[in-house]
Amino acid sequence: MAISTKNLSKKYGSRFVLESLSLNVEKGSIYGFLGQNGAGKTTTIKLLSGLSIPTQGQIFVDGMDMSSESGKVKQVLGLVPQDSGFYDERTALSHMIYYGRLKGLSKKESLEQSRVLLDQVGLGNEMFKKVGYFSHGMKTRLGIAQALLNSPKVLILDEPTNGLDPVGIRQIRQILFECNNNGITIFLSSHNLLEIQEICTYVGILDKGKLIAESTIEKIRHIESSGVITVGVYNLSSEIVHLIESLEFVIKTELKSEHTLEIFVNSNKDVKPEINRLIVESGGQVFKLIENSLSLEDAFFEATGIKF
Ligand SMILES: Nc1ncnc2c1ncn2[C@@H]1O[C@H](COP(=O)(O)OP(=O)(O)OP(=O)(O)O)[C@@H](O)[C@H]1O
Repeated sequence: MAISTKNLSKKYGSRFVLESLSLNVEKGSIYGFLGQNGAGKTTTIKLLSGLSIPTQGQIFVDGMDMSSESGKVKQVLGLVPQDSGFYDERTALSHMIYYGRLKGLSKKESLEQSRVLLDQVGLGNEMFKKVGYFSHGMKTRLGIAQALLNSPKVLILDEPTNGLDPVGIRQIRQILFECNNNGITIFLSSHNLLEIQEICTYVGILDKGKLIAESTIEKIRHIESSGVITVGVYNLSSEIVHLIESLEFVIKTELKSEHTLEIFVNSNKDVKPEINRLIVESGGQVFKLIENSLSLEDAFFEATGIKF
């Protein structure tokens, strides 16, 4: 595992903001850490990157225990916080050299790596510009370049696409894919479900400080149901609805209009023919039968009862 935690908890005052978090981030994955504002994402990231100490529990990064080997752990981690705190008056290159030196690189190594990384994040032509003139997206890309100094194995990013326009989001996504192709495991937090769906291979869902689901993106879509089938029936009756609800793979139904019923199903096989047959045998006249797989947003709602 690139990162794993065991019963990780954090208390502020008398309140637990994280409770018994047991995360598993596989090497080589792009892991999306999904949760609403205040769910505890930033708190988790601070713990994983050694900026905060857990109240209880353990953190392992690349097999090393954070509590006893935090120095070594920090060598293999790159962190992109929500606010990188760059100085407006300094150039991108001088920031990079400064951080490179902090990470233990020589002046020469720092300069060499900085040039390569600034190119990699599309800031090669802006390296002598003061950061005060940078857009939000450029600052985020500089934050990523800074985190990539000294070749980390794991890159942790706190809401990297928050507040960016679509072009900025695409640029960050490209950079992250490239890093991942180069073997870096990526852990990023977000409250943007679509973003997670676009980028990540794994997702962990955090709700009020608790991990309520962790799986591949594909499996998460099947937390509660594998799909929703919309049927249109001219003479839809309560008997037909009851019969449908009694099918073992049906989780629930929702009446959308006098003639339209949504059926939430949990099954890996195609259940449309069975639903169709049941309705027809009960005297129903079907005029529509459509299946959509659930979006991550729907799956999240099904799992938590929360709507974004
Ligand atoms: N230093 C602190 N002292 C007390 N409470 C804190 C502290 N830091 C965070 N909290 C509380 O812990 C909870 C989780 O906060 P956190 O910033 O981790 O959430 P988040 O999921 O990152 O939210 P956001 O998306 O808004 O950044 C919140 O209720 C917050 O008010």
